Amino acid sequence: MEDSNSLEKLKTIREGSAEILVAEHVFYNPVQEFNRDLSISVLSTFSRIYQREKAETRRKKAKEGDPPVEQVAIVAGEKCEDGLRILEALSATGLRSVRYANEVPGVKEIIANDLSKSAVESIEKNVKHNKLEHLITPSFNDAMTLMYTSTHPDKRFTAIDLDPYGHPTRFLDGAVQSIEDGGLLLITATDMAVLAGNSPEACYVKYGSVPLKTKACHEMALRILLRCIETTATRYGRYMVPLLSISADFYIRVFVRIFTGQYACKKSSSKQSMVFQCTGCESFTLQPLGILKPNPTEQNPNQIKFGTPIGPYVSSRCEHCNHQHHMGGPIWSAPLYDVDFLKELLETVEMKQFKKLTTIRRIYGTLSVIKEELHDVPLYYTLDRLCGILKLESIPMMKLRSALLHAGYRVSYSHASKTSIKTDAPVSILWDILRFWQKSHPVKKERLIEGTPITAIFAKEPTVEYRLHDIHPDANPPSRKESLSRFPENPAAHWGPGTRATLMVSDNKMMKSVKNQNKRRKEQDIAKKQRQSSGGDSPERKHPKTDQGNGDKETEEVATAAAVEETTTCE
Ligand SMILES: C[S@@+](CC[C@H](N)C(=O)[O-])C[C@H]1O[C@@H](n2cnc3c(N)ncnc32)[C@H](O)[C@@H]1O
Ligand SMILES: [Zn+2]
Repeated sequence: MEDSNSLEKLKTIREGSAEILVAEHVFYNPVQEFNRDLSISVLSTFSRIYQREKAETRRKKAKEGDPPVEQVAIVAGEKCEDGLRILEALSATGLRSVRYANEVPGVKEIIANDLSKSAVESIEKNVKHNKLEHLITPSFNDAMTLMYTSTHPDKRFTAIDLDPYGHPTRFLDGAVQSIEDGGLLLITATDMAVLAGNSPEACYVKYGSVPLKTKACHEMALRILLRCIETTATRYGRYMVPLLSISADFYIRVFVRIFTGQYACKKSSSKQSMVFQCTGCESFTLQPLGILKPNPTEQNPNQIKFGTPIGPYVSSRCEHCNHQHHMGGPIWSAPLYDVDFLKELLETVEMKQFKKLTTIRRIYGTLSVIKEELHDVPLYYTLDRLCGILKLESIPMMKLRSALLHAGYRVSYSHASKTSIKTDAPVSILWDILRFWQKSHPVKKERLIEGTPITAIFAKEPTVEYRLHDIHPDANPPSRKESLSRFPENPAAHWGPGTRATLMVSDNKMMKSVKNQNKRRKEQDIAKKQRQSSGGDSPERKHPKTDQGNGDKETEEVATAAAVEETTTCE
């Protein structure tokens, strides 16, 4: 795959349609290929929708008397005068821009920007090398300055890609002002440790929300980022519609449209919630910041009134285990996806030209799980954690899902965790099902210590007999039946977000990283065998932990992100 060009100290890397030359000091992370492949799929779908919406506007204008403008076919790699103006604000090698230019149909222009001189030299080389001067303009500027000088409606972009080191929040203010009405923001955050609750104070400083240490931390991270984008936009009379929100590996990535509309902005507080989480049994409760009440009038039967919720929605002690609550948030509590967009995106990735993407199996699997997710149910529990809290022998997922479905509730996985249980059943039903399971799989008597959640929860009898053993036809969702690639596989070498210092392509560093990673893997295998022979696996740790070590301790960020990931990788 990679030849080195020692004279210029450049490496040649091929990814998708692009062949790029990477200098020693310019950032390139091969692990992010999934991110780039997915972004190409999303942009291609968005481009089709954008063209359709333009055609509709033209049709309306033609009805009003303006002459119709002829519609032209859109072809990837060719300039489309009526197409997308894309800003890749933090471009590094220009790889993403080169791939967007080659692989996304309907592009008018791409501005590939970076603040680093060597990065811009690299972008210029790569644009020439890929013969894309007609589509890509390299730009040497601070992303913020560039966006602030592009806020005039004539200068705005149709799509802005923000793929920073760590958190993207400092770029959001410029992005929401320099995006066209209906334009698309593609935003990555890699500071997962912060978003997932390792330092709530740091998360509040960056994102304006307090995270909770929860098994649903990856979805909570998405919702914190989305809420931050929304509140940045509403300051300018604009609001956000999420098309797709993904938690993958060590990062999150959201694709949102930004629209202008004062009235829609007023609904914003009703799409955000505080989250109460019990410090004992981890049951959570969401409380919205605003509520919408129907207020029909003769002139407008659909009129609504904006109200303030009466709370708190929880008592000072948890109703299930009598412990106190932590309060986190606010988070975005409206859907993470747009159902119509998701449907169209799935059609896109089934097209012939998308089958060539290296990560297409994973894209298709992830999108299929997302399609099955309960979009109106924020956050989730995990099976291993629920059983861990009650020190119970693990209940098989299909049995738990069947019990919920037979009892009349809906249930799905979340793409963010293999053991997730997203359900519209109140958590009291989950505890009740586990009480019923406990009857045939009793907890050891010595576990029932006074004052613990186990004792409080098992103090009650199950209210009904749940149909655990009668597997419901919908218990096994199609994505699982078809054995799609639903969740990320075990991390590869030099897995992690990388930083300025660590992911400048350097063979020595990578080789050392791989060597150390292999060494650690061997050590972990030996330790695992020893644990197994002494029967030491706890019920919560039934499955082996995946090795997310990054070898030579490349960055603190990688290590902490791995620590966060570890909390959700045990099945
Ligand atoms: C994570 S890398 C981008 C990787 C790239 N999007 C890709 O897919 O390969 C972040 C880049 O942002 C650039 N950068 C950091 N701060 C910036 C700023 N204020 N304005 C423009 N570029 C900036 C860095 O020089 C670096 O090249
Ligand atoms: Zn509790």
